[in-house]
Amino acid sequence: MRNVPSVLSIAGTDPTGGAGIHADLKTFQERKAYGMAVVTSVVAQNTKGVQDVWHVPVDMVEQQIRAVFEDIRPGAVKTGMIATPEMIERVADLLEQENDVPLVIDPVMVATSGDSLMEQESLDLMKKRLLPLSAVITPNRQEAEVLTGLSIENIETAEDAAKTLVDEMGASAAVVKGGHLTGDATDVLYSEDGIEYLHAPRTDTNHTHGTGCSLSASIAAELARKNSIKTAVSNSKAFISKAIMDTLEIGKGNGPINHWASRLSKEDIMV
Ligand SMILES: Nc1ncnc2c1ncn2[C@@H]1O[C@H](COP(=O)(O)OP(=O)(O)OP(=O)(O)O)[C@@H](O)[C@H]1O
Ligand SMILES: Cc1ncc(COP(=O)(O)O)c(N)n1
Repeated sequence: MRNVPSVLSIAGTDPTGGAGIHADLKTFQERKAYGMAVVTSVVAQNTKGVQDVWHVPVDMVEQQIRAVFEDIRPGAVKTGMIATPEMIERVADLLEQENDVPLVIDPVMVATSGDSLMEQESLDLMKKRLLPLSAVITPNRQEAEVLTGLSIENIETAEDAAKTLVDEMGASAAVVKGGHLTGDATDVLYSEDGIEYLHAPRTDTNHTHGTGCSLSASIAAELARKNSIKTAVSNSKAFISKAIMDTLEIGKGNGPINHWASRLSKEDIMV
């Protein structure tokens, strides 16, 4: 029997539509997966920064997750902003029971604007409880440094961090993203197949709000479509590179990426 691939994001909001669950749902749609979303925190933010955050009560987060799983069992799950220690514990408790569903963890700590999106005390629980459940974890440079304690200056040290996340910390695979390194936008994937570099030219733009969210959402959609980690990551890298290159110039700050870029030209979009 053929199934529609479905994928669940457990993440925070962005009312301007560029990051968080809004970016995830746009990505799921573009990557041919039926998208679902559990809201963890409501964030008043825009392309210029974060103004305020309200965390959804943990029991309500649990109820949302239960509501999804008892009705439409996702083919993959991605987590984004899970800010508090209590929320990380509860989400880990629930996802631990669903360990046949591949989990993509985007360990969201800080927004592009520099605003913090995770409480300091959450780090240990992220490492101990959530990270070992992941099919793949997708930290950016700073997140990989905080998680591993290593300093990442270049592609070689990014590789060391990816290996540490898998071999010593219990992730099944890791993508250490190179958006915040210099030179080409090269990401490093470490999985059971070894190390792989994902190369893309660096686009000269400040429209990178939500790149990390969208990359991890795309990987989750690809896994829900039963692709391997390697294929999921390389298809997602191609998707995100086009979305960054073909920027829409929306917003007064770090604008969003162009989720349509793989299938529509700007002429199709603009009025
Ligand atoms: N200027 C750029 N040109 C091309 N690719 C980029 C650029 N900036 C980031 N990327 C790519 O976008 C993806 C996200 O990487 P990045 O390191 O920016 O993650 P992030 O910091 O989590 O994202 P975010 O900006 O959403 O917080 C990676 O594949 C990275 O290589
Ligand atoms: C709810 C939420 N989740 C994640 C991010 C990170 O995205 P970015 O670093 O691109 O702003 C964000 N800004 N908001």
